[in-house]
Amino acid sequence: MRLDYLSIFPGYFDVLGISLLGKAAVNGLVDVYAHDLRDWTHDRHRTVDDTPCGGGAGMVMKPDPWGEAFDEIIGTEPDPSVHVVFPSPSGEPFTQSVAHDLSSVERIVFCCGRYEGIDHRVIDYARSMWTVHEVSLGDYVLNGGEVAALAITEAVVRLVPGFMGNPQSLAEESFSAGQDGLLEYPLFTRPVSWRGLDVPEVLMSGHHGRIAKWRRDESIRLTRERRPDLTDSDVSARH
Ligand SMILES: NC(=S)c1ccno1
Repeated sequence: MRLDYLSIFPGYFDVLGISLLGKAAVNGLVDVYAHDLRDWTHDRHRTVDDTPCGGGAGMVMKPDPWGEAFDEIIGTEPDPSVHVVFPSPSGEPFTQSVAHDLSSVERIVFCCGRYEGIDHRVIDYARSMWTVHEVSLGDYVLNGGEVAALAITEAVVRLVPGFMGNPQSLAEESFSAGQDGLLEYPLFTRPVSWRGLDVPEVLMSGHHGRIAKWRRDESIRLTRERRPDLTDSDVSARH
């Protein structure tokens, strides 16, 4: 998998050389390339923004640098196998399902907006050439797309076959298919008693059937309490 990041702050992506992502890069599972969008400007000030057409506060990212960067980094021919991600508060929700879909693609290009955002024609052009995902991590606004791109990267790369040491752990996580899309149950380890708080007895019983039922019941309880939006009528009926 090749990952490209287009940003006026490419240094954000230096962190990808650390921890698990660093291991993936070393193993050849993932190749990471960060690019400074200003390298595709031609004026003394390396300008990437301008005032919004129609007025309004703030500045908008000019389309020209993006187009020239696309030409050099991706190419000038349409290729739907290239996935271009625009993190944006106005995007569709980024979910574990989207992460799973992206984990099997060969190339992802992250376009990190700043200021008030990117000239919309950049996104329209990208849609005419590649497979585009305008995605949001949640209903809040960041100063740019870089932090969101890092979060999306981690969510996607950890699902790449061969990345996680124990792929079975993926099957039991929140939102995984193995959990029916429910939240993960509470986790415990030793000591059995800690500051007057004990591990639930059932988890020390060695009775696998009872343990599995406790965990399922806890997942259902937590999901109903915290994320009723995830418990559709079908799921509720099954539980
Ligand atoms: N909510 C997201 S993904 C975002 C990107 C930039 N600002 O907010």
